[in-house]
Amino acid sequence: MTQLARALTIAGSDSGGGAGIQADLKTFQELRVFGMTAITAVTAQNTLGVFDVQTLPAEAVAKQLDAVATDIGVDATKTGMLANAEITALVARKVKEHQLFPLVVDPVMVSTSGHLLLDQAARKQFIEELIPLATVITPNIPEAEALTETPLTDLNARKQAAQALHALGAQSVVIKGGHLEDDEAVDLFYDGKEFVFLRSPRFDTPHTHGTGCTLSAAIAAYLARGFTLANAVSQAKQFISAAISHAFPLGNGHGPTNHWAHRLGGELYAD
Ligand SMILES: Nc1ncnc2c1ncn2[C@@H]1O[C@H](COP(=O)(O)OP(=O)(O)O)[C@@H](O)[C@H]1O
Ligand SMILES: Cc1ncc(COP(=O)(O)OP(=O)(O)O)c(N)n1
Repeated sequence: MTQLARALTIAGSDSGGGAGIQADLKTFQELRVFGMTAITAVTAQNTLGVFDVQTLPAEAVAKQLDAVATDIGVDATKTGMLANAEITALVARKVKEHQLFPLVVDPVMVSTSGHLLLDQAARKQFIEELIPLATVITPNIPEAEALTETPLTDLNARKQAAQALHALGAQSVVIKGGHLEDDEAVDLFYDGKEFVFLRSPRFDTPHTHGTGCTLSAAIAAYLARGFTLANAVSQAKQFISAAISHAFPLGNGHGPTNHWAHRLGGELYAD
């Protein structure tokens, strides 16, 4: 029997099921990876916004990480909502202690609805302690702007931001293009040597809740299965493209993506 790949997500819970831990577990399951969790916060959230955040004590996050790492084992890890400086520093420490690599760092800062998901006081720990451990960091445009303190007005600025994040110690960088307004949704991948564009059509839909979570979880799933970094990133882009193209019009706001759409076939949607 082949060994089952195991992936761990360290993130917040989204009661609406579209983002956070819920999106990550759905993605892991779809990509035939055994999913495990360390929950950092419980949000009351739906397609319209975030209504409450209860952050767990760092101690509780540490115990979840110890429990899964010392018994089940981890082939790849992703981080999402880390909530505050204490949890960010703790996660960096536990990643090193348990060697939770490869590590996908999704620098979740603010929800689309504008709710703060990472305290601004956590910036120092995030930059100095977590980014240097990242196999890949996956900021959207506002997150890359916040981390580099530079407005990303054009492609050249995005390339420079990717280089700056790589210089902070991340092995590679994906600057996601979902927030741009081009006809295509183009993400920029940089591995310290070359730039690669990850392209898909831009789907005309408001139902994009959890796209960043799903993309980073898919990268972690493919890395857990042993794909090379470049292949993991490119397959994950196909997975999220399919999920957005068949997104669910659920709720009254930004609905979730469809995690099983990759099964539907077609060039873009290959497994
Ligand atoms: N309307 C869209 N059509 C196609 N792909 C999209 C669309 N919106 C976002 N994406 C893709 O979804 C992924 C997440 O991007 P983005 O929305 O920038 O991240 P976040 O959810 O973290 O804000 C990226 O691969 C991006 O290109
Ligand atoms: C609990 C939780 N984690 C992360 C997010 C952000 O999700 P993301 O995919 O980055 O983007 P939006 O869905 O906010 O566009 C979240 N909302 N909740």
